Amino acid sequence: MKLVLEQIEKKFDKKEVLRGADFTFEKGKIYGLLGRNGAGKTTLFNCINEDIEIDGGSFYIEEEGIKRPIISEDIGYVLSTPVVPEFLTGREFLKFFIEINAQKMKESKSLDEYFDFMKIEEEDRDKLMKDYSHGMKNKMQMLVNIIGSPTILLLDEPLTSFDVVVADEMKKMLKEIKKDHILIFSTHIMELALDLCDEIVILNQGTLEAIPKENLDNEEFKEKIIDTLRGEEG
Ligand SMILES: Nc1ncnc2c1ncn2[C@@H]1O[C@H](COP(=O)(O)OP(=O)(O)OP(=O)(O)O)[C@@H](O)[C@H]1O
Repeated sequence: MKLVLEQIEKKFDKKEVLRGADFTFEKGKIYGLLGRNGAGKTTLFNCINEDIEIDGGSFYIEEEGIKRPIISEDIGYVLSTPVVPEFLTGREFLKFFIEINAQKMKESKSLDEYFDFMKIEEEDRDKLMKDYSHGMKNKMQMLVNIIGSPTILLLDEPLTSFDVVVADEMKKMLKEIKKDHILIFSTHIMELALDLCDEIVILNQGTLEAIPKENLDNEEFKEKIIDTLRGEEG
């Protein structure tokens, strides 16, 4: 299964953010989307999630040679700033979400199994989410986005608010689930991108470019990425 982007264009007034972005993302890989501040990473995610309309181009899912449009059930989108209903407890939120998504869920686990999977402590599960830390809200947002098992998982700087232990757990979790998803995440943390991702994709001047990893050690690869990102200034 693939997510194909063809010549995506998006501008805000006169500012052309995406200028013919072309890329094919495949299931089973973690893609690290890198770009300078304001390069358009969130805009690209918002386009794929159809929160905003594209001005040109197209995108679709291709499965065994058959193309089809993306539907909302295909996408899980974890925002960099988590948005959760703060008046609910973690358990109420998860229960509500499981109920409304029951039909499309591929496996059913108990609520506590989900909390265990996401390493949310027992003592926190029945607290109101208004008292959750940023990282805990982020975990809840990640959890409700992955339990529906969406084809495409868009993660906008998802690990930035996690402490090192949780970030490590989340990395392991993403590696565990990657075989069933097209996983794209944006980050400014180079080490994270190098460590976690199978491919690095750079958003540069409104277009997407893969940086092949072969035959480069981490330091050389890092230099290459920075050079490519610097290219925007030229
Ligand atoms: N709704 C909007 N209206 C007008 N301009 C917008 C809108 N959304 C984004 N932009 C502009 O589009 C450009 C790309 O922004 P975007 O947030 O996609 O970048 P980014 O790569 O995610 O940045 P960062 O790494 O800093 O989070 C910026 O110049 C931003 O000001």
